[in-house]
Amino acid sequence: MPDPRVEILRLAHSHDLPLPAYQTAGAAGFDLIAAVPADAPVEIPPGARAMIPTGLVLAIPPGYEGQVRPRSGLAARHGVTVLNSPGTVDSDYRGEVKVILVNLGDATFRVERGERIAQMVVAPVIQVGFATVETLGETDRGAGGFGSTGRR
Ligand SMILES: O=c1ccn([C@H]2C[C@H](O)[C@@H](COP(=O)(O)OP(=O)(O)OP(=O)(O)O)O2)c(=O)[nH]1
Ligand SMILES: [Mg+2]
Repeated sequence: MPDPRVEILRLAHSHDLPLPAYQTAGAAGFDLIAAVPADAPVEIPPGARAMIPTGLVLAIPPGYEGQVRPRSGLAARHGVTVLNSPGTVDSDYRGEVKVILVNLGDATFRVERGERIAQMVVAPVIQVGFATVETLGETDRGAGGFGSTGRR
C-alpha cells in the first residue's frame, strides 16, 4: 500500500458502494461517489445546487489536503461542476465528505446512487508563519496585476 495512507470510514449509507480507487496507474484523483438513497435520486434544476453525500469519512494525514474537483465529463456533457472547486477537505476533518454540485446546464440533472460525481486529489499542503512588517521587498512586478504584463 503506497504512502501516505488515507484512512476511510464508510458510513452506513455507503457500505455497498465501491471503495475509493484510482482508475488508472497515473490517475491524479479518485472518484467520489454519490451515496444518495437508491429510491430518492437528487434532482438539480438548471442554475441550482445540491450538497451530495459520499458516505465517507476520511482521515487525510497531516501535511496533506483533499481537493474536491469536478469531473470533466459531467462538465462537458451536462454543465455540472463543483461549485466551490476545488473544495478543501482538511486533514483534521472527521465529518462526512460532501460534494456541492451546481448545474450550469440547461436541463435538470439527476444524481443517482452510485454515480461518480467528482474526484478527490490528495495533495501536500503547508502552513506558513505570519510576520507583520512596515515595508515589503521591492520587485519588478510591483503592484501590477490583472493583465498588466505585455501591455503596450
Ligand atoms: O467540498 C467540500 C468542502 C469542504 N468539506 C468539509 C471538509 C472541510 O474540512 C470542511 C470545512 O471546509 P471549508 O473550510 O471549505 O468550509 P468553511 O465554510 O470555511 O467551514 P469551516 O468554518 O467549518 O471551516 O468541510 C467537504 O466535505 N466538501
Ligand atoms: Mg474553513
